[in-house]
Amino acid sequence: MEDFESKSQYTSSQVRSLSDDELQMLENQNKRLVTEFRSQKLEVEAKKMWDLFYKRNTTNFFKDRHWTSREFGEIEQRIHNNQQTVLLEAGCGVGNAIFPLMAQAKDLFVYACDFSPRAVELVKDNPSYSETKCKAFQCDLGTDHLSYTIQENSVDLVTLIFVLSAIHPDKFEFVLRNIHKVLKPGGYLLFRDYGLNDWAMLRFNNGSKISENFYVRQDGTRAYYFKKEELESLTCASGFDVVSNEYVMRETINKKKNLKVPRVFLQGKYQKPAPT
Ligand SMILES: C[S@@+](CC[C@H](N)C(=O)[O-])C[C@H]1O[C@@H](n2cnc3c(N)ncnc32)[C@H](O)[C@@H]1O
Repeated sequence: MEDFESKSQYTSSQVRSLSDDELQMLENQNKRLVTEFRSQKLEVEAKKMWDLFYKRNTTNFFKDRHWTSREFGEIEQRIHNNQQTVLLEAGCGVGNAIFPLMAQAKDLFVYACDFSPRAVELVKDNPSYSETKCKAFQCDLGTDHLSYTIQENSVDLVTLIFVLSAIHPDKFEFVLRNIHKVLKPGGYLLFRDYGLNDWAMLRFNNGSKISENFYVRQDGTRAYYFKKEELESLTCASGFDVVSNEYVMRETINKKKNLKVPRVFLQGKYQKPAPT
C-alpha cells in the first residue's frame, strides 16, 4: 500500500519473470516464516487491524479511484446508457471507488460493505453519502452472509478491489460464493488485486511471510499475491464463468524516493451464468 504515480500500463498473460537478485529475496523470505500462533492471531485480529488502520489514516490514505469505469467497460457502458444499476462494492474501505462512480452515474444504487466499523462510518459521514443512493453496512465477507442484507440474485455488478488479498486464502471460496449468491444471473464480478511477483511482494523482510504468497505488513494487515490460474480455478469452483483474467503490469514512480518499480496486478471479469 504505497502512494505511487502510474507511468505505463500493459496487460500480460505471463507471470513477471524475476532477476537472480529477486529470486534470492524470495528465497530469504522462506528462512523464517511467521509462527502458527502469530498466523492464527493475525486471523483473529484481522478486523481490528483494519479498523486501527482507518483510525490512524481516516480518509487520507487511498486516493479516489477514478479509473474503475475506464478499466471496467461494464460500468462505463451502464453509466453511458443511464442504465439502472445496482452495484455492490465488497470491502469498500472509506468509499474511494464508489463516490466517483456515484458522481458520474444517474441511475446507480450502491451497496457498500466492509468489516471495519470505522470504514463504514467514514463512508456514511461522506457529504456525498445519501440513503437514497447508497447503503453502507458492516459485513465480514469471509463469515457473514451478504444475502442477509442484500436480496439474492439482485445485484448487477460487484467490485472487489484490493480486498480478497487481505483475507485468509482458506476463505477465498466462501467469499466468492457469498458474492455469487447476491449477483443477478448474467451479472459480473469485477476484480483487481495484487499479482504474483509484484514489487511489494518481493520487498517483504524475512519474518513477514505467513504462507505461500501470503504476507503480513508492519501494521498487521495482510496481503496475498495472486496467480491468474489460481483465480481462474477459484472463480470457476464458485460458479462463475471467466470472461477475462490477466496480469496488469505497471511501471510506477515514487517521486519522493526517486524509485521506478514494476507493479503487478491481477484484473478479471467473471460472470454468473444466466440460465439457458
Ligand atoms: C486496500 S482496502 C480497499 C478498499 C476499497 N475496495 C478501495 O478500492 O478503495 C481493503 C479493504 O478490505 C477490507 N476487508 C479486509 N478483509 C475483509 C473482510 N473479511 N470482509 C470485509 N472487508 C474486508 C478492509 O477493511 C479494507 O477496507
